[in-house]
Amino acid sequence: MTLPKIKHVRAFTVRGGGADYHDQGEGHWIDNHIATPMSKYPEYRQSRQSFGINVLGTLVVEIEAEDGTVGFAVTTGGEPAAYIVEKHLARFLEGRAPTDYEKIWDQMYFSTQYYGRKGLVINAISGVDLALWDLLGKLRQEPVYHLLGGAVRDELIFYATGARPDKAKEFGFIGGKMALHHGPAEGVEGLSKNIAELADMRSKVGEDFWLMWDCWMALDVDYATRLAIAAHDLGLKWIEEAISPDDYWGYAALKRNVPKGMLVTTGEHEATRWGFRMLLEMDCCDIIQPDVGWCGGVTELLKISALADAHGKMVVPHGSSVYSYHFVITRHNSPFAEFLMMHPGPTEVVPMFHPQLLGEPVPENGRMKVTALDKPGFGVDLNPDIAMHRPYTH
Ligand SMILES: C[C@H](O)[C@H](O)CC(=O)C(=O)O
Ligand SMILES: [Mg+2]
Repeated sequence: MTLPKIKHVRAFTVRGGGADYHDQGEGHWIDNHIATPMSKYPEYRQSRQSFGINVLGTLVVEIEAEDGTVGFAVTTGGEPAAYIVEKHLARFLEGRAPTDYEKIWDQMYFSTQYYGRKGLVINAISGVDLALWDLLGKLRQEPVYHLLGGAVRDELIFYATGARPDKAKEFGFIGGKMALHHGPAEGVEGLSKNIAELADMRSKVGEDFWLMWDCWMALDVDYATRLAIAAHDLGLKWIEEAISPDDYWGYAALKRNVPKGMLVTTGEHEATRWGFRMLLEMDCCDIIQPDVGWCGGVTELLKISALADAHGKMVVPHGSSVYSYHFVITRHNSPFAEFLMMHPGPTEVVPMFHPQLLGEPVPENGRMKVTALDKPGFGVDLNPDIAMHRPYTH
């Protein structure tokens, strides 16, 4: 069957939550004194928005085929990513067959390599790649997970990220990952507060519920090691993104230092097969956590995942909503998924990219049946009530 060619690529920006999940209003758990690499500056300690964590906003990429079918995707990247999509990447898609995603990815990556490789440019490439897979699914009237090889199990199981693992347990999740609140600049007192918070949560959730810490690149190897040792008796399952994503040597050291049985995880700010190859070959972690909207999209994630499989490592994507769900259900080495709790409390389960998508499935009792994904493409629509802005055209 010959599919219609790609006619047009468009990029928009959107504000307010959604794919840029740090772009939340006041009082949200995700911006409440969370340890970051900027916490060494007291003026940026209380709020991540104060140093600009939400400065980019959401990027929406639309790809229209000649028959009028539109595929779309959302990721983080906002206006600068919209510029890259419209002025640079669109040329590699328009007039091409939507089945040519390998060649399109290769051309997007190597044409931007001199200013890209990681970060914003790869977010933009990821957005285009995901919109292309959405278009392919819509043209073939199949869910993306069918195009990726089909489901290897009949449901997804989730852990929840948020400030209330006790609530996550009530909601049926398999574990709860909390943001670490105090970084090295808050000294021994901060470290004791971190441990006290973990102890408090352990007393609420009982012995067997998974508890994890997300350290959002805030620590150094020494602090992370001391924290891990102190948290071991409280059953911390994993310590996540403890140090800078550029410090592969530090991760390798941390993995050697943590108590036996505790896992080291990282990778949400890593990109492409080459970045993940460093993490895997240097034995930096136990689980890699690519964000599907930031690592290069699904086309690249398939390569990253195969590499991880060959190294005997799990791939549990960071956030990524439907883009993660359609991938995780197809891989044996992705046995569970993350659910980011985007309710401000978080005391309710709301869709991860709320309010930007319509039809975005949510776990029920911490699980999601594969049938929840049985719609063409990624199975979601853009919420027409959200104002979209197209800052550039080509
Ligand atoms: C809670 C973390 O600081 C971050 O906002 C989300 C994240 O890294 C994760 O879900 O993983
Ligand atoms: Mg994380």
